Amino acid sequence: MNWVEKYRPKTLDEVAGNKVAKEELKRWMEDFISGKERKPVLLAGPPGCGKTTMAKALGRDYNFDVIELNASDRRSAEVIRSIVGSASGSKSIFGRRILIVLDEVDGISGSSDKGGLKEILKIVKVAKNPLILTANDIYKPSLKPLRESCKVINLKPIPTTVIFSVLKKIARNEGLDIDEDTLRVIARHAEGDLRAAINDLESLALGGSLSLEDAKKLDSRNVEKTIFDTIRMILKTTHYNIALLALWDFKEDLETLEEWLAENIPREYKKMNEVATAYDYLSKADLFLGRANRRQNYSFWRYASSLMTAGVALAKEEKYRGFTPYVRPKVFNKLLQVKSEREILKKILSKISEKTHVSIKRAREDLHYLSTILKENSKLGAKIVDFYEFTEDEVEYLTDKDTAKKIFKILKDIKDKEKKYKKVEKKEIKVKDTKNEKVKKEENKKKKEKEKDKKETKGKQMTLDAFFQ
Ligand SMILES: Nc1ncnc2c1ncn2[C@@H]1O[C@H](COP(=O)(O)OP(=O)(O)OP(=O)(O)O)[C@@H](O)[C@H]1O
Repeated sequence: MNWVEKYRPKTLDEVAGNKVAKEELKRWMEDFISGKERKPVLLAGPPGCGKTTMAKALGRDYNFDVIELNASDRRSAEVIRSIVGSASGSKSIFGRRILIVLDEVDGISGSSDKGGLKEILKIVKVAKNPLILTANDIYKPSLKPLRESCKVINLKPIPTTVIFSVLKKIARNEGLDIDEDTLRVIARHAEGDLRAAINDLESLALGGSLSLEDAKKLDSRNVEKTIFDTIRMILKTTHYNIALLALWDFKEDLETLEEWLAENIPREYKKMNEVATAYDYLSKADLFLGRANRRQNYSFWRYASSLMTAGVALAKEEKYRGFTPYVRPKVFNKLLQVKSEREILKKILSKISEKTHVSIKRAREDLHYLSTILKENSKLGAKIVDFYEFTEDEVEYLTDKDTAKKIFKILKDIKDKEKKYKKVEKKEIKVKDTKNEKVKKEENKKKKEKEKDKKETKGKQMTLDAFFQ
């Protein structure tokens, strides 16, 4: 289970922050139970501050069965109507009362479609069950009637200090080796979105990078909305408008987005029919992209982008909550690999050409001989590798991983032996040198003594006795 779900508070007391709003919610529930209150609640607040969590925790605290529905799902209105209008007094099969939580009402269109805003409004007005609606932005003009029919409770973004203490608890519980400064950076970066903070902590832990530097890298995501944010927005939402918004401030081209979505749709969507529908929209988007480029008629881009964002987003029946580790499209990895392979080949050829004074073209022609020798005769191969000064990557390119390892092991043995031999040789030379020096010193000494004798005899008058001595 991902950490966002694992650490979702079960009771209202466990929900962090928004103390006043929590009290208001409790009062509303008690008034509803006692029959004093009839209006549904419209819980408004920024993403990840705990709107859905609070609504569910409230239900649990007061022993209600909670039914959570998504406002933009056309079937939700139907479900609510069947609950609200049922003869059983809207009790669940377990005999408990039902609290309905209708998520993200700001995502539904204002049209009079089945399940649209008007339909929801009708239900809100007659509902006898406690009903909690959630929204990020309740000040959209289309939501005015809904605002007027509900009791609005505003939630604030979670303060950084509160996010910090939640993260600290999670880190302790997960046994993470992370210091408080790093946790503070993650908390600050989340800007009041506790879900985002927990997700960030989990993704850093998954990547094994819990240093302050790694956490600081999160900040760079604020500078420019990354491709990850864009695909997250599309794959997580079930709202047409929010999905379209994903392209706002998007710096890459649509072809790039297409590759990223194609790679990540099955990572997010779990039902086969959803995956199939999402790919169907993506392929239609691809048709329009192709047409736009071929005919230079860029008005087709509009269709391509709508299919790619809203089409893919609405292909799922319900939102998948929690963290999904998105990945770079394999085709990009392949391109990177090809690029680095090309670089390696270039280096190999230039080394051969430099050492043997042949052209790059000629070096390329002879490459397969070289490759065969390296594969067939590792000892000779090691000498060749030494001569050309190839790196292990380059040898791996010419042969394979195992052969490259083998050749480099032989080469290391040769080098070690050479080093040893050189050391012995140096020692021998040193001994010889000291010997020679001793002999030289001895000779010098003798020479000096002789000269001294000569001088002494020269200055003196020689007697016959001395002469014959
Ligand atoms: N106030 C909070 N206290 C504790 N955990 C929270 C709180 N707010 C969010 N979380 C964590 O974030 C997760 C998501 O929260 P939730 O779905 O309630 O946010 P939301 O405000 O409804 O977001 P959205 O507007 O995107 O639907 C929870 O499962 C929980 O782990």
